Amino acid sequence: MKEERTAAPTAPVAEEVGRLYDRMTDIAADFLGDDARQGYNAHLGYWDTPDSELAYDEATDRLTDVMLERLRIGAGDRLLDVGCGVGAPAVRIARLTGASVTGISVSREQIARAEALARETPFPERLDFGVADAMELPFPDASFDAVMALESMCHMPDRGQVYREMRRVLRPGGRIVATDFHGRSASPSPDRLALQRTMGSTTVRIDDYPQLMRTSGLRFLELRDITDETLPKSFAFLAERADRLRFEFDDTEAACFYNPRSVIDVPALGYLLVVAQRPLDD
Ligand SMILES: C[S@@+](CC[C@H](N)C(=O)[O-])C[C@H]1O[C@@H](n2cnc3c(N)ncnc32)[C@H](O)[C@@H]1O
Repeated sequence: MKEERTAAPTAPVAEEVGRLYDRMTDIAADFLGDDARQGYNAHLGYWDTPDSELAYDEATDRLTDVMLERLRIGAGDRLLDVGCGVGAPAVRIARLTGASVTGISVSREQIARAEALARETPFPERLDFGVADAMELPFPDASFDAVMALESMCHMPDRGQVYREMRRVLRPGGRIVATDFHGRSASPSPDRLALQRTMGSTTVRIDDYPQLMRTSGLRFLELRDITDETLPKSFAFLAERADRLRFEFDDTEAACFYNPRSVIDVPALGYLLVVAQRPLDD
């Protein structure tokens, strides 16, 4: 990754998303509070059962672990984290497995934070972060044992292109585990359209996912609708925190992100988990 570290993201959409996350990096840390100063998960929480009493930060780690359970990696393996945020999921997985993790993001601010987080671990040599665009991954063919994309696919201008790139850099037999947003209503609400415009985010139809995997040359293994385990409690937490802190958003795009009550039409939005594999004979 070393020489790619300074490479600028190429596609205009990626640049916009990168700039948004640059602005969001400190705002998100302030919003999430003292525990987030070092590093934080920039993804939703996962509660296994409706009566689970996990706190929000525990539930976001739980979602990382739900991904990890499916990655099938261990000590010495190489994992690529596509859209790595400030590196918290990568650090957690490296700690729990002994694997080496490379994380990429289109936000320079996020990568600077991720690198600082890596330096504070006892295993910095197993962590590598860099600015890169998932549409054109700057890695040789078959250079990873597994690839994950935790809540980043919604920003990709072309999901098929990104999955094909993931397949290329994955060794035959290696797994891809991703989460993604799916639309549950035929006509998106104006609020959700606003989110899509400002965040460069799109949703897919969950029923289209198996075909998306197959046309990307992947063996489709698992698709789960995890809306109920994630969205209601996550959005309730974020909206409640925004209310309680009377958080002053002077950046409307950031407000879209951390004040979901104002923007997201919850019943229309779904969240999914998908697992695929590069065929062994590929
Ligand atoms: C919601 S955050 C999730 C971050 C991280 N996976 C986590 O769970 O903490 C979305 C991430 O996707 C990244 N991203 C968006 N578009 C990207 C692209 N084209 N290439 C690489 N990363 C991208 C953003 O920079 C950000 O890091």
